Amino acid sequence: MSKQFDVIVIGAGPGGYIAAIRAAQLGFNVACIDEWKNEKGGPAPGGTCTNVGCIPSKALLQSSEHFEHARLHFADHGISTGEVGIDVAKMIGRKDAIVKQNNDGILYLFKKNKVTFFHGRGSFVKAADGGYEIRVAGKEEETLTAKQVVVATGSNARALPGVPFDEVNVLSNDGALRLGNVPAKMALIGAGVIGLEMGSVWRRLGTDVTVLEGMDKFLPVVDEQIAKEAKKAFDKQGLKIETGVKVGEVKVNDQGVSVAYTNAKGEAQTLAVDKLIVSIGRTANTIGLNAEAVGLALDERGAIIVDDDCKTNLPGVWAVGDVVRGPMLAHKAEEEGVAVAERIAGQHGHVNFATLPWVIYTSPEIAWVGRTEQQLKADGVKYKAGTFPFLANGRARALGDTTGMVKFLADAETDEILGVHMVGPMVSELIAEAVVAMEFKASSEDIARICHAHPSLSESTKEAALAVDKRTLNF
Ligand SMILES: NC(=O)c1ccc[n+]([C@@H]2O[C@H](COP(=O)([O-])OP(=O)(O)OC[C@H]3O[C@@H](n4cnc5c(N)ncnc54)[C@H](O)[C@@H]3O)[C@@H](O)[C@H]2O)c1
Repeated sequence: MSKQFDVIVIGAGPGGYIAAIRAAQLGFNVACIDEWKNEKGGPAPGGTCTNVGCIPSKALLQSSEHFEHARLHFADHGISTGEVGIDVAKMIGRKDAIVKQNNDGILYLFKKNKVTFFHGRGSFVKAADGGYEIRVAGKEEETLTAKQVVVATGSNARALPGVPFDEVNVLSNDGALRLGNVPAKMALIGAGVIGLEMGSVWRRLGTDVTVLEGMDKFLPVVDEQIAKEAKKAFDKQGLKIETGVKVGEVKVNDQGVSVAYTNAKGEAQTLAVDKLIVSIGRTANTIGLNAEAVGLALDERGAIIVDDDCKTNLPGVWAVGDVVRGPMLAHKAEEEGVAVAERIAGQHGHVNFATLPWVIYTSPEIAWVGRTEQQLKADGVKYKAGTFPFLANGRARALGDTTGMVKFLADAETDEILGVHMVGPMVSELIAEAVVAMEFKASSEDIARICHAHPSLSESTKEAALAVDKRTLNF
């Protein structure tokens, strides 16, 4: 006998578990299926974000930043420590405990919201009436039915052709978070978000890190002025970043990994390292979903094809998050999950792609919302720009972290904010003000006229807004 629900969600990552909770809040009888296992074989809901992405990487970024501060910056405060050591096993154990708290938190939320959780792989099977059912293959097999299905199966790390991840020498985001000691030398292929975040963790802990990037330009999606400022800071820290490279043969041997590549000048190079992290993007995960059996349409990259409302080609089947088009960001997946649950309830859920914030959690952090100066030029939009450096911010000086700036871009005629770009301390938090401002179509003058607490980093946001009209007060 199949079990009947109103809504079945396949995948309990940020897109799926949020969709399940929102649908339950709206009065539906909801099932959520997820196959991720913890080391004991138990359920580990939360997807890539919770298990091997956003959350564990932030835990290691925090630990490694403390280590770097203790080693290099405590003395400035008059604090002496003696020799600073790192216990990698303990650091990884702390990270694992944080992951578990998040896994357990999601299971608790399912209980609280009366979402029925199934631990196993969810897949489509053709039903006798020509429709579809959902099979759960876990410890036991179950068949579920519902009028509405939300697919939120996420993404997998993309491997270099012919170089599979072994998670010992050639690592994805997963293995990069589970190293047992600090490698002497490491290479990363791809200077994107994962490359820079993971490269930062292991460099801070003492690894000699080289990041090899195929594009000529560093962080081409980031506003050029901000990317240049970030690159200067990374160079100073000793994070070696080579752009314009062409990666050749990658060989795993007894010593580790050797990476042959051609540098930007066209010179042949070989890099011998202990560990290689490949961070060249991710691909939609539809493995085992059995999409073809029910005619669920995928694009040429394997992502589920959806319209603006996240509807697939099958009636009553929706898809959200990394498994569909758009940026692979946890918060984009969450927004889509909420919007789909609300649409199922006949409401008008919406996702505003124009105000999705982006954050790279390096030090300095990089964050932005809206269009870059280069995009505005390409779009032929007349704009005004204002910047304010953290060097002129009292709180940043007290923190001892004055790298970077806040940059505002506003329409030349209407003054509407078109983009806000930041590099510096805690800009992952500061960007929220810019997102709110843009969502409410604020002008730079609106921000300039709002009282910001003193002393705080957020005064830099106000000052950058003032800078749009060339009237900064502290610079
Ligand atoms: N802080 C965050 O929001 C966060 C953190 C981690 C991951 N993510 C998301 O996860 C996804 C995957 O991250 P990622 O860093 O792997 O991808 P990415 O798209 O951010 O970066 C991949 C980089 O690899 C380069 N590249 C691709 N093929 C290459 C090759 N053969 N040789 C050299 N360079 C090559 C690309 O030019 C690009 O710069 C992204 O969509 C990212 O947004 C987000």
